[in-house]
Amino acid sequence: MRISVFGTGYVGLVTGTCLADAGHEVICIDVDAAKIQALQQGHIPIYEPGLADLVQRNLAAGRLHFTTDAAWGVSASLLQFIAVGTPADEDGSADLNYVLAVARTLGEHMQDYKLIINKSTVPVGTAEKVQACIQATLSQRQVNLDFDVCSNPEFLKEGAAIADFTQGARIIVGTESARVRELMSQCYAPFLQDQPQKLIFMQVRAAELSKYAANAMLATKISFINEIANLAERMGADIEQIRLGIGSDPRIGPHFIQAGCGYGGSCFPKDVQALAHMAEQVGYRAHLLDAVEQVNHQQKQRMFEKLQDALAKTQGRTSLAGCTLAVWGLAFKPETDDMREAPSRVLLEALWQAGAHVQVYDPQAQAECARIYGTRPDLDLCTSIQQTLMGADALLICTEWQEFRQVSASWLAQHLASKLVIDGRNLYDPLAMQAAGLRYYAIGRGDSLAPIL
Ligand SMILES: NC(=O)C1=CN([C@@H]2O[C@H](COP(=O)(O)OP(=O)(O)OC[C@H]3O[C@@H](n4cnc5c(N)ncnc54)[C@H](O)[C@@H]3O)[C@@H](O)[C@H]2O)C=CC1
Ligand SMILES: O=C(O)[C@H]1O[C@H](OP(=O)(O)OP(=O)(O)OC[C@H]2O[C@@H](n3ccc(=O)[nH]c3=O)[C@H](O)[C@@H]2O)[C@H](O)[C@@H](O)[C@@H]1O
Repeated sequence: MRISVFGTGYVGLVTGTCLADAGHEVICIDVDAAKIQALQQGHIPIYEPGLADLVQRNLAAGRLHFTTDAAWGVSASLLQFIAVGTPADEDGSADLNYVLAVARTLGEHMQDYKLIINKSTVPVGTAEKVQACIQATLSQRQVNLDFDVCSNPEFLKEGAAIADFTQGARIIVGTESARVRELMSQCYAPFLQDQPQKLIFMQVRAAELSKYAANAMLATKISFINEIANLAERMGADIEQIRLGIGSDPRIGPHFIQAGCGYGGSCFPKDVQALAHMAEQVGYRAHLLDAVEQVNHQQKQRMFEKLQDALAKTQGRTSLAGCTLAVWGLAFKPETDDMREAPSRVLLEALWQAGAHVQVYDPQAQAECARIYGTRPDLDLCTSIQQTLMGADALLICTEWQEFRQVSASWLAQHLASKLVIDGRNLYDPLAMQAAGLRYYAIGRGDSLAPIL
């Protein structure tokens, strides 16, 4: 099929590339000319395992095209995906300006029937807004054309985006039209193999809300386990044992109950807020969503609080001014260079505010850190984990990169003179750390530091 995808961010790029790889002819359109130029050369602007190879292979095969020429993108393809950003507005609601700008572009250039597929995460009722916007633009042109708008939310995770797109648990399509069902079945046929039940059709509004419900549910699981971790700390129980204990119940499951320094990324924080805002608009106070958000906000400050407490207890220091701290991990999770809403940012900013100097290392996000914070005297971007530890008063771990997991307690004890470790991702065995002479504070592991009032 001939498919156009508007937006070459994470979702647009993965969608376009995977659809091309499945044999479709795909045109990816973006308003960012520099990005398109780089993509035409096969350079991708994000770190996503496997994606660069896939882009290059499909560019070479002539099935994947990158352009700023929206008129070409609209006229050449039957299917038109919208995959542009929907950032949070100041009040937490989703900003639909980019989505509606694409709708206008579609209305301006359409010459025949098109199926418009909304892949961006958008509030319930957006498909109707897109429909109205295209209709209004067509009316201005005084043309009358048949078109459909459906909802097809995306569930990929950064770092595992290709597998999530091509082998995801389900593909949701919100539509009431038989023609749209047929076209979407053709579009996704290569990914269904012998599992046609993975393609789930439903009402447009149900599809739109499913996306927010899924992210809110996952965020709720994380805030829930973090709340239990905070209790476990005070009660002398180990959250890692509790996680195994509850995760083995199939009704609970082992996924997304890893306690840590809070969830980040471009989606959970934004989508939980947007859903709470939507609830407010229909006259409902979403107490649970508010609590999920609040627990996460608090959790992102735990590393700093633990550090303050540990330094006071172990070194008698009451101020962080003049301290040097090693920070491992900047990305909001491993296998990405994305630092949007990352717990590391809350930590870094608190450390700087307190007058500390930081020596950071991340396998992928160093450039992103430099882009966000620029050059500053209290930030050293180190080239190895070992370099961060030189003269450090403590080590703080924000992201669970494999490289950090592999470090042994004895290696750490040898290279970290201060022997103080605050682990926001529970990477190590506390007994092994203690046996190596380290003072090890993790999340929810009975260290009883810094009660939250
Ligand atoms: N990043 C992720 O992991 C996931 C994101 N989503 C949702 O997908 C949507 C897109 O997210 P990202 O790809 O992360 O966005 P992004 O913000 O990284 O990229 C959006 C792209 O759209 C382009 N754009 C803006 N206006 C345009 C226009 N009129 N025509 C063509 N291109 C235009 C921008 O230049 C940018 O390259 C959001 O609604 C997000 O919530 C859903 C699942 C996963
Ligand atoms: O809508 C979206 O954009 C996407 O949002 C998340 O994907 P992503 O943000 O890439 O990352 P996750 O792997 O879900 O992790 C999000 C955050 O939760 C944290 N997390 C995750 C799992 C866990 O058990 N504990 C935990 O603290 C991670 O460290 C990370 O900071 C969802 O997992 C995707 O299904 C969804 O499509």
